[in-house]
Amino acid sequence: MHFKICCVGVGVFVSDKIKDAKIIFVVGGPGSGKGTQCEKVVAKYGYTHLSSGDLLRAEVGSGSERGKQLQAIMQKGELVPLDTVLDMIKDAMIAKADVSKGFLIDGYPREVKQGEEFEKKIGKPCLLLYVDARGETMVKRLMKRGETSGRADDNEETIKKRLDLYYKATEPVIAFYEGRGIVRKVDSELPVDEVFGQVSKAIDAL
Ligand SMILES: Nc1ccn([C@H]2C[C@H](O)[C@@H](COP(=O)(O)OP(=O)(O)OP(=O)(O)O)O2)c(=O)n1
Ligand SMILES: Nc1nc2c(ncn2[C@@H]2O[C@H](COP(=O)(O)OP(=O)(O)O)[C@@H](O)[C@H]2O)c(=O)[nH]1
Ligand SMILES: [Mg+2]
Repeated sequence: MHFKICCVGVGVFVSDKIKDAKIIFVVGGPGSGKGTQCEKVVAKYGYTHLSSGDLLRAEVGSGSERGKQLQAIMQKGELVPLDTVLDMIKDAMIAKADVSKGFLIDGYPREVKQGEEFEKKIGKPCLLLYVDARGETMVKRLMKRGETSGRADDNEETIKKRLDLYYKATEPVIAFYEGRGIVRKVDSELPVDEVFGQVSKAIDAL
């Protein structure tokens, strides 16, 4: 019995460390400019930037068995298992909990159920930054980025699949959180600094 209480205790302690943290979801299509805006938020507000894609790519880079499975999924532009990416984000948040001013969760949730699971296991977001760009703009940017990114998924065929998946699975996330009144849309067709002006306004209003 003691052991069970202890486990429950640890579980509660862990989630308490991040339950009250300020959490901003950064959602937008592939190549919309999420990463670019997150870097500017980190520089100005000191938030902790957790890119779900980067966390996954780090696991792939580790050469682990799990990394090999993730690589196979990601290079097809498909979604990895929910628990895998959620546990990685949670571990990364806990590791920074004592020093973080708040968390920018970049590229997550990608489906409504990912958002619901996040809220069950970690906490509620106070803002969803919706980085909005046209499809052709995203393709153009990613093809350009693909010249130097070395990413297995920055190629025309996979970009198209990622875009399709974004419209099918991720746009409903925006509608879900619009229902909560916490979505702020930024027009990522504009020059980077003007986009960041809109991002700053949304964060300053928190
Ligand atoms: N919650 C998540 C986040 C990422 N991925 C997978 C599918 C993505 O195509 C890949 C890379 O994620 P990124 O967020 O890095 O890539 P994006 O598609 O968002 O584009 P970008 O890097 O341009 O932001 O990882 C996933 O399955 N589930
Ligand atoms: N012209 C232009 N390019 C941008 C803008 N934001 C990002 N990019 C470029 O588009 C590519 C994708 O940006 P990134 O931040 O990685 O987008 P993400 O895929 O949503 O994380 C990168 O090569 C950026 O340099 C923007 O506002 N204007
Ligand atoms: Mg990115």
